[in-house]
Amino acid sequence: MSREQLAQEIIDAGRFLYGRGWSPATSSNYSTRLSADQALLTVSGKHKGQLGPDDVLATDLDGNSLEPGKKPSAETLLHTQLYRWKAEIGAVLHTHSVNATVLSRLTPGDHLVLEDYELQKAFSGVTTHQGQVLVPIFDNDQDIARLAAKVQPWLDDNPDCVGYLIRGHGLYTWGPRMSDALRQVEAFEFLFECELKVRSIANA
Ligand SMILES: CSCCC(=O)C(=O)COP(=O)(O)O
Ligand SMILES: [Zn+2]
Repeated sequence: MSREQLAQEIIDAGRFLYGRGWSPATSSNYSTRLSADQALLTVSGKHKGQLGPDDVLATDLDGNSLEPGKKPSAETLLHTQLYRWKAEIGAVLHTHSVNATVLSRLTPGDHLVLEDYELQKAFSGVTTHQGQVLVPIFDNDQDIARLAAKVQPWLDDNPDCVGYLIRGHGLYTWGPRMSDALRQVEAFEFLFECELKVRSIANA
């Protein structure tokens, strides 16, 4: 796919995710793999429902901008570490939904368990509702290099990981193509809402 097409995928993802209320205002960041050793990422601080072709830039997989004058997302390292982790990852989405934010704050400990939901099968590699999908929750940190260093051991120990939460902040998920990453955002959002409803009824 050309850079223009990959940029359009990011623009379209932003319109969709903003429209669903999962990427309000200037929150969130998105990327696609540009080549074996480069990513195309959103420029920092842009409204994600109003992205245009100039609102993306290329970086290397150490997170360095390859386009002077454009400021890469503050969370670039969280994207590039995923492209370095697995060669088959082609798109990464980070969103800031209300449900991801609230559920990550309500869940004590370092992970959330999703189990007995048919929709778990929307995640890559999951074929039954009977297993558990473990979603790690990392405490938020303004130092993204330090946060990435906490994420890396989990990825290395959990090669089937399909996404993670940052507490009080949002979701990261990914896939071979943008359509896969978008499907996983939708699945997570459905499951987060179910979890919050189940918990509120159980605690009533
Ligand atoms: C306004 S939300 C705070 C920053 C953030 O968490 C985010 O996802 C957007 O940061 P970026 O630098 O990619 O615009
Ligand atoms: Zn964020």
